[in-house]
Amino acid sequence: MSNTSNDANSLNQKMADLSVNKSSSNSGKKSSYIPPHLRAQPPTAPAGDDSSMARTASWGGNLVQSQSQVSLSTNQPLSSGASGINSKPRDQYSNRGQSGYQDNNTRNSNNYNNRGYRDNNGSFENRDNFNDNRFSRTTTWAGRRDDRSSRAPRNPIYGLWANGKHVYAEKNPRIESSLFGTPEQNEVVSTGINFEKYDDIPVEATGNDIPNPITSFEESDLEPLLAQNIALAGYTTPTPVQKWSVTIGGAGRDMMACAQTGSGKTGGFLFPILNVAFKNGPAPGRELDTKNRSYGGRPKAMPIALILSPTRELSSQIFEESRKFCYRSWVHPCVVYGGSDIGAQISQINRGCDLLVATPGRLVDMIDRGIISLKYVQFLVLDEADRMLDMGFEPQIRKIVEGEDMPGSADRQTLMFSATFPKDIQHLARDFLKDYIFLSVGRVGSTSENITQKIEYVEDEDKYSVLLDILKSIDQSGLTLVFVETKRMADILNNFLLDNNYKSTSIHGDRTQRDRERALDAFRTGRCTIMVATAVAARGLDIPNVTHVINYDLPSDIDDYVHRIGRTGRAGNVGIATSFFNRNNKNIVRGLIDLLKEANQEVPNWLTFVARESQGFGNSRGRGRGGRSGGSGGGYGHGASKDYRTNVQSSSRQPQKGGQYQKSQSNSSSQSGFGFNNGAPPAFESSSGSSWF
Ligand SMILES: Nc1ncnc2c1ncn2[C@@H]1O[C@H](COP(=O)(O)OP(=O)(O)OP(=O)(O)O)[C@@H](O)[C@H]1O
Repeated sequence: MSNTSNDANSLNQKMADLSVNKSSSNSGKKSSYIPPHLRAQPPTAPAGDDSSMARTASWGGNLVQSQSQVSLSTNQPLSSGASGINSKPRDQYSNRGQSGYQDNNTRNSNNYNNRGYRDNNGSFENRDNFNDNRFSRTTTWAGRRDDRSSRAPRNPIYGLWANGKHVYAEKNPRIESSLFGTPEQNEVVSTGINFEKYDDIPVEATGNDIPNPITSFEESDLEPLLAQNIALAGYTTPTPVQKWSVTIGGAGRDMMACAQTGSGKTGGFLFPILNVAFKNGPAPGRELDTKNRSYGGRPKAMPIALILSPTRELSSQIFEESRKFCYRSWVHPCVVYGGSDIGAQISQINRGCDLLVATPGRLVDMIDRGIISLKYVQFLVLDEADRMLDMGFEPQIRKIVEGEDMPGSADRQTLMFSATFPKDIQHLARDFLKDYIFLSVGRVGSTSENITQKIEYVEDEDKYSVLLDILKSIDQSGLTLVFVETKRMADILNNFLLDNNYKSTSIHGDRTQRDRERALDAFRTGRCTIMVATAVAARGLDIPNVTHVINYDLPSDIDDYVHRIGRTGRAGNVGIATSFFNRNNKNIVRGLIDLLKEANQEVPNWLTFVARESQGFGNSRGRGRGGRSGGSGGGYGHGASKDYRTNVQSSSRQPQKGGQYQKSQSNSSSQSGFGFNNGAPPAFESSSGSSWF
């Protein structure tokens, strides 16, 4: 069995372990692990409990105004008594945060992991780091819906929907800088020089009655608070997928959207959902139903929007993004995923749950416990749907969508997003979506031209030394993400890099959730400039300043290659992806060449030679894993839509601004020659006509 299969199988096994009745809390042992978004939060008291108010007040949260006291004029800021928060010294929050991390004794006994974290694990620096941004997360605690208790504390981040009006929470500069960053920070983490080039990418929409896209945020019909939050996030121009999704979503249509990595798909589904939700409020009757249907004396959570994503880290990231755009609105976002304390997640849900981000296994668990009802879901999003199928989540997804109380496809809006859409996901779409619009920004499964792709021929035994050569030659001010195929290899390679004095960490499915988040945090903040990762970090993760992705091991599926290299070159920034190719990777050689050509990348002569050689072996394009047929790239026709439906209208949009895409100077700067024999296979160098496989 291949390494990939091993990894995938054990990942599947791990995911299966998260399914119904197998959560950590069911094992009888209560996990002490608290996920980042719930740390530094005091325990919840029952609604209406006076002592809870006392605790809240002393902690610094706001006391709620009863609904009758609230000014109900539309869009009037809701007084949040923010002074209570501002007056609290920051270090008191930090203390709470630290206490959440004092338990360092769960350090993984695995020797590699210990070594992998020797630079930072358990250190003061590490604990301290987790207190960064605590304020924003701490404030999540105080939130309790007005519809739960008129005496409960109000979360200063969120407003409410009352008497058919959207009542915004008051602006709070401290929360704002915590959510959106300071102007200085925003300057560092900004869109790249090629952001405007997104408009040059051809867009094709297929389906019936396709609405026109918006041209700018200002000229769109965005609800004012959403427009303000988008501006606070520093977004001045919508990306192509956002331009289309806002109107498609606003028209009540279902959508399957395929756009390149790093091109703003998260906003692509959050904006239309929040735009409609902010304007219309929750469905009539939901609040009463919420109160009437309870579990353990608590009202059931009834989200109006459900976003399913394949990994815990991605769910957490989507949740953090949604907190920005929900700021001051009536929509309370929350997140549930496996590997962390279910009790803490339930407490969070009890404080308000209008937009729920979830991994499928943990959500099924919550539904089975009677905590969540999907009865009022108006919007269903499947993010990275193809990956969820790969991970074996189809039974859970079908149970959630078809086997529970979620409205049928006719009564909800369903949106599917990914950078790759293999054929089997389109079959799932047939069951879940109605009369949908298929949107492709660029060719389905294509890579961004913002990423300079380099393929080096490197035999397995030379990989260590070539990796060191590359690391020596690149600017260490950026972050480098190194992908390997197996969890074991991730540990070994991380260890090797540490031994060579690189600030490295690793992330993979055998690490505890706490360790995974620590690794991610160390990488994100630059304390570790290198992260060795398995496929668990391949999808969706948006880590600013990743300037280099190295495929130490190439994946066996070309779609995985697309997602992996997409961790760099995001939001118009440029990046480099270097891949070590050898005879073990010949199954993806044709797909690789097509991708390189399409993205105007250099195709090494030796690679073309390998492709010719491989044809004789009945080689595939590296698609079709897990019994798939067709693959996302199919025929690799440039610009081809992969909407597999027939009899649908098509509306192609050429780039709104003309001009041929030019690679920037920094993007095209050459770093070739790291590899063995200048990147060429030995046999090809010595005898161009001879076979080398
Ligand atoms: N309109 C915009 N203006 C400026 N920055 C944006 C805009 N939309 C998104 N971004 C930024 O671009 C980055 C990538 O966005 P996002 O993570 O949504 O990409 P994606 O298409 O979902 O990528 P992937 O396919 O890897 O999941 C994020 O840092 C996000 O904040």
